[in-house]
Amino acid sequence: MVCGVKTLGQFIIEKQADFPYAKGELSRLLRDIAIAAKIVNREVNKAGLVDILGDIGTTNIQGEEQKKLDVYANEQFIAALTSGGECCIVATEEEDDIIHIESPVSQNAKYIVCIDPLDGSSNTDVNVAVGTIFSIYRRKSTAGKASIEDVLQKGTAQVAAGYIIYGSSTMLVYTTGKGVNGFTLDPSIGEFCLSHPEMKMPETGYLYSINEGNYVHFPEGVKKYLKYCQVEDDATRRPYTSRYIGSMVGDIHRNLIKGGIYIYPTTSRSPNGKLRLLYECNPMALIIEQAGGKASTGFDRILDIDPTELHQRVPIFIGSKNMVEKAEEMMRIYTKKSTAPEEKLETKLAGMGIVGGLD
Ligand SMILES: O=P(O)(O)OC[C@H]1O[C@](O)(COP(=O)(O)O)[C@@H](O)[C@@H]1O
Ligand SMILES: [Mg+2]
Ligand SMILES: [Mg+2]
Repeated sequence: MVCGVKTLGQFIIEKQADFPYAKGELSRLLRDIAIAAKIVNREVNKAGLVDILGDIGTTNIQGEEQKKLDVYANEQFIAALTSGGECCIVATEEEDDIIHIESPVSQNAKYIVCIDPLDGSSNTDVNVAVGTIFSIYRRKSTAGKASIEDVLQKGTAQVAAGYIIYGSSTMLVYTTGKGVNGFTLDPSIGEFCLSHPEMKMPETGYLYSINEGNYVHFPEGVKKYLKYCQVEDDATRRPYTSRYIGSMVGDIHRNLIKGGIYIYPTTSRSPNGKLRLLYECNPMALIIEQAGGKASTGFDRILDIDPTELHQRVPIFIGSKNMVEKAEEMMRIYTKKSTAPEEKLETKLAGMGIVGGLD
């Protein structure tokens, strides 16, 4: 190994000193996640060579078609967390209910892991970056079997969060609430090596990422913000550039490095938004805040949301602080904050005498 290269393992052990009472459980948990990430990376990389692309013919709890790689990644992370013995519950996007890790070692384990094993999985068939997103909490209960109550905690309670991006190179980016660090997998030695120390997000960026195909279904505040992004203004370097991969990990990773905003708002068809609070929004929000950015629902801080259910969805505006604040301003002015679902487009059109919607 080249002298001076710091591996993820070395870094984690060094950082344990930031937590004087730490016994090494969190460090081992992060190591377990990194091991599963390498296994998933190997499979993602040879996806075209083996029979692992495409749909598996089943759907997950959210009614989404599962890809073979979704199922594979889910199994690998659960297996690594089970054999590591440092967490008592895994909550995954791919399973209906929480999974109790039943092993003599893990019964007293104090950590909970929430995971999106493969994010952006619709991109696997077309060789576009996908990812894994994870979030770690300390269980609240002090004795007995941990329960769903231990999982449903605010994002502010996260002990650590991170993502792996399987892109043109594979990176693991994580935070334990003391800044954000990124590690690139060196395939020749099979190690994640520190490549992006103390990552900081530009306060203002020039990229906006949103699925504009849903435009007609967006709240008025989002439409007005998009107009703002597209108007010419030399002083603020507008119009901004539009970039959308369709993998939350890929889109946010790019914006973290270059500066930008990622929005997945409510729509008249998905009144709660699409992305999941526990597996996608909370971990990404912690990372982005730790890098100096901001994450909100358009009105409120993501990390302050009290979760009520495992697979809860929320709208998200996340990225460079000044951009998120501008989008929030548009939301405040043009969209009424409401807990009630917005009127569906079909209902509005029916009210105008147009039956069958625009599809
Ligand atoms: O295709 P859409 O509606 O733009 O949605 C894209 C979003 O959905 C997701 O793919 C959902 O993630 P999963 O693949 O884990 O279900 C995000 O990664 C992405 O940002
Ligand atoms: Mg996802
Ligand atoms: Mg997923």
